[in-house]
Amino acid sequence: MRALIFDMDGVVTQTATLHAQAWKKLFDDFLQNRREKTGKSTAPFRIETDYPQYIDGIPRLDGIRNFLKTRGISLPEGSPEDSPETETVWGLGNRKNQYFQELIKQKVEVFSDTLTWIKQKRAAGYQIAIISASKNCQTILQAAGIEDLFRVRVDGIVAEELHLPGKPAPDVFLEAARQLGVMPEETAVFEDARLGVKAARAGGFGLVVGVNRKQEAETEALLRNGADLVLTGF
Ligand SMILES: O=P(O)(O)OC[C@H]1O[C@@H](O)[C@H](O)[C@@H](O)[C@@H]1O
Repeated sequence: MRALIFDMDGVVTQTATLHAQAWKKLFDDFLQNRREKTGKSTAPFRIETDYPQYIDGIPRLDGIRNFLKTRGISLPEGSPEDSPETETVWGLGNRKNQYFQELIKQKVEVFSDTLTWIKQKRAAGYQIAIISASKNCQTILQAAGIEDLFRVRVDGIVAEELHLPGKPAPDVFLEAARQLGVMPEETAVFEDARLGVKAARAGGFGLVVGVNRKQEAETEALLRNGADLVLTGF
């Protein structure tokens, strides 16, 4: 292997749990409001089951569409200017982002074992990139003071500019390899999301490493989605 590509949320920074909290608050508010208005009650959003299957690792609006579909709800798309109170896909996305930004303002923590390992590999000459579906990626890296560790960053903003489809499509990983100047076969990917592992597998990467910092059963799910092996830490 010549290069290493790391997903950010849940592998490098402890922000996957913050995303999950913000999503929970969004859907709890939304479903409760809907119940009050229409009398229809819907199974609540569950972090343990709904988050890894429908939201984790993928672009914000795709997550909203995915989850609402599981509850038989369809909303108009709306537009980026929709206020956080608007009941459109964009409006809900803006509300979730408001909740998430409140959380990251309080604290961004890193996984120190991952960072120590990355620094060693960098010193040993590996090419290193970071990817994320998140449009908050750069803010988080800056808050954690680790932006300079990665030669290449392909995040939610870059992907939108380049019109790259999100995971489970492999495009963000392939773009990171391209910018590093390496082939996928000589690159290892480190991912905690099921749909992320699936995307890296679809991209033909030399080694797909699942990272499981959750309960033991998640290891099986990562392997099923295409991980070659699963680590519980670095
Ligand atoms: O809403 P953001 O910050 O652009 O992030 C998009 C997605 O980024 C992924 O990294 C997270 O796993 C998801 O939970 C999140 O929804």
